[in-house]
Amino acid sequence: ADNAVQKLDGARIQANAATTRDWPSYGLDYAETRFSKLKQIDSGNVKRLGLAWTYNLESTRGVEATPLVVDGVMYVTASWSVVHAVDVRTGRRLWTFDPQVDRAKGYKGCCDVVNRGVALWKGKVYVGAFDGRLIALDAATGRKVWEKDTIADPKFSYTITGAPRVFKGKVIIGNGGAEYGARGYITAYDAETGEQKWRWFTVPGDPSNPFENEAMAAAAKTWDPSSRYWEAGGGGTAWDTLTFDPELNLMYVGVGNGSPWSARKRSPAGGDNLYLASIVALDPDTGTYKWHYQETPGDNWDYTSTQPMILADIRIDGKPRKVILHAPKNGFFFVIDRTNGQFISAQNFVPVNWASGYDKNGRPIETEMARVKDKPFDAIPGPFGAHNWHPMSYNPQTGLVYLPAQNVPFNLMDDKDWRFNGNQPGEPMAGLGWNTAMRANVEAPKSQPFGRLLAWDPVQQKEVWRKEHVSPWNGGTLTTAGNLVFQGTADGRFIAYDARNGQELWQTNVGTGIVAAPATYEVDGKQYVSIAVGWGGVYGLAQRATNNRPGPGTVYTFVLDGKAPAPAQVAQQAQALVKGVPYDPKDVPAGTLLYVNNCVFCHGVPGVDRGGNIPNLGYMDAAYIQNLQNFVFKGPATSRGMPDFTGKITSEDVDKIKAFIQGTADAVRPAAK
Ligand SMILES: O=C(O)c1cc(C(=O)O)c2c(n1)C(=O)C(=O)c1cc(C(=O)O)[nH]c1-2
Ligand SMILES: [Ca+2]
Repeated sequence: ADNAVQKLDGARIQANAATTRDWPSYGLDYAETRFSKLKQIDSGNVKRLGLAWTYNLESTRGVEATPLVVDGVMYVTASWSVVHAVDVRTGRRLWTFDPQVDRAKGYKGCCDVVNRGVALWKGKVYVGAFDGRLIALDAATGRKVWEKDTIADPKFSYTITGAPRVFKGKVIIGNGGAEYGARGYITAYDAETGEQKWRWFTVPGDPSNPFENEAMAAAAKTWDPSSRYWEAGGGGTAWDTLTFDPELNLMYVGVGNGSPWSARKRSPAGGDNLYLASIVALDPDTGTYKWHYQETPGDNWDYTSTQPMILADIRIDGKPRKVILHAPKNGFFFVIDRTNGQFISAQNFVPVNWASGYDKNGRPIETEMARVKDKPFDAIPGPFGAHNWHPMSYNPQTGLVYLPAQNVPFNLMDDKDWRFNGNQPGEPMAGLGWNTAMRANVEAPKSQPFGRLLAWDPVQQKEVWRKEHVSPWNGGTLTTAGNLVFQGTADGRFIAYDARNGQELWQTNVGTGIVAAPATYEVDGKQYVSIAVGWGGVYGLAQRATNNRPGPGTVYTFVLDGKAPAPAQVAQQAQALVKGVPYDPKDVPAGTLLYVNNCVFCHGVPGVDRGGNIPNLGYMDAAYIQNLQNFVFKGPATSRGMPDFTGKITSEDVDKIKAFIQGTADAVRPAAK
């Protein structure tokens, strides 16, 4: 069939970077700048932006995908890794592909059943399915060409949420799972046949077996084997960022957090625990280690370095440098030499309390509270990160990076009693396989939540302007040669700013929270801007901004003077605290522990959190809570991602959980009225 993806290869992707007419890969180009050279839409006329069309993704969970567009065809994913191909000229569906992920396995991923998008190469569309399969589709028809199970060891809870990348004819994908116990790795497959070409683990395995390579032997020296760290996998899942520099023939991997989170439990004698929370450069042909820079040695706070990186060429102290720009969860903005991994600079972009800065050698100067023993402490940033997966963008015209920054208050404490898969009372989500070795919010965190858009100067390492949003968890950014920055917000607005000074130039309300990043492209001489809307991701499970209800995932596409009608917005429902469920107050303490073990990160705290895509049980009808066992055991919500708790907890446990829900609602009622 006639389809322009047929001709898409490395040369085309690089040639497109000169015009940016298409958006052929996740971050637009290999450098993932998300800077478009298109300027038909600019700071002067952006107020004329209107709807060209909307497209219903028919999903009710988080939408995190950046739409890819080649020659007028859009390829975008919704929750549950469902792929849609859309005709950009009309907004009409060309095909969809649902990999049929078992909905009852939603709990195998920490952070919502999301997918950040596809990769395109020589006539194929590649999607990583939530259950760990990498699938190649025919770009013209959506029919499956091949499928590979990427899971190295089924005893761990591996998932895929990230967008694959194709470098030099190889499709590369990592996995999630480090909140459960997992050993991170990325795998390269032949794009044409699906044959596995190489796999690179990010952390060492059992040292009584031969190490896979020299990099693993070197890394093992930075781990304390007395913990038998390999049993819980060690962590380091590479679940999001991958970039490629064709000139240097290097690819870069952002490596995730430790598993378990607690450094004391993972590696009792200390150590940096390579290559956790690092950027690692590999040879894309062979997967051979080239260099690394570790941003958070001995990670103890879920400080992943998987946040999207950008490759840029900038002048520092008058000299041109090839750098990586990176703002990981830990709250520092890094500039790293991408030829050799040398540290150039780091500066905190939000308030942080775990380190006071970085020394000349690129090591953090940790504060006293960073590794407090036997006491709860506010981790600032917390595990939600000062910046999460929401892509940032870099505009070479302004020299600024547009960064979605945030604080989500969180309190941590070492779990002295933790054992791998021990599932002891009060261990967060341990009933569903989590292994953090940290207690969560034993004490109420004291920091204040915020979400903001930062314009950051990576040369001066300073903020140039900022926009405060109403809550954390706002969308990724796009910047253009028209001096624009686009960003969606948690409260459901899509906004254009002047890239130079942050002046707000245009906004529209889409009725549901935005977490994904926009894309822009040109078709038939017209510049379009598209954003896939759909509240969700880890914060969106149990939380939302004030004024919106989750609506169906939808792609909004804008053009100058567009006049298409907006879809109806989902009406907000009033929430009333649950009332009158009979319970024995003596059951509340045990119910609290069970709730923390099995429910809390998805449903939130009853009557305290608002509820996100997953309902807050403090605001349900009494009949629902009264009959909770009907939902917990083989209930109807298993088709929407709720686990079946049969065999995991008992009906007496459910009674205790009911006591906690009604007891908590009763306790907050006087304040909430
Ligand atoms: O350690 C991991 O393996 C892992 C995986 C994922 C994921 O795959 O989505 C997330 C995280 N960690 C994580 O720490 C995190 O904050 C997070 C947010 C999200 C999201 O999509 O909203 N995913 C993930
Ligand atoms: Ca993580």
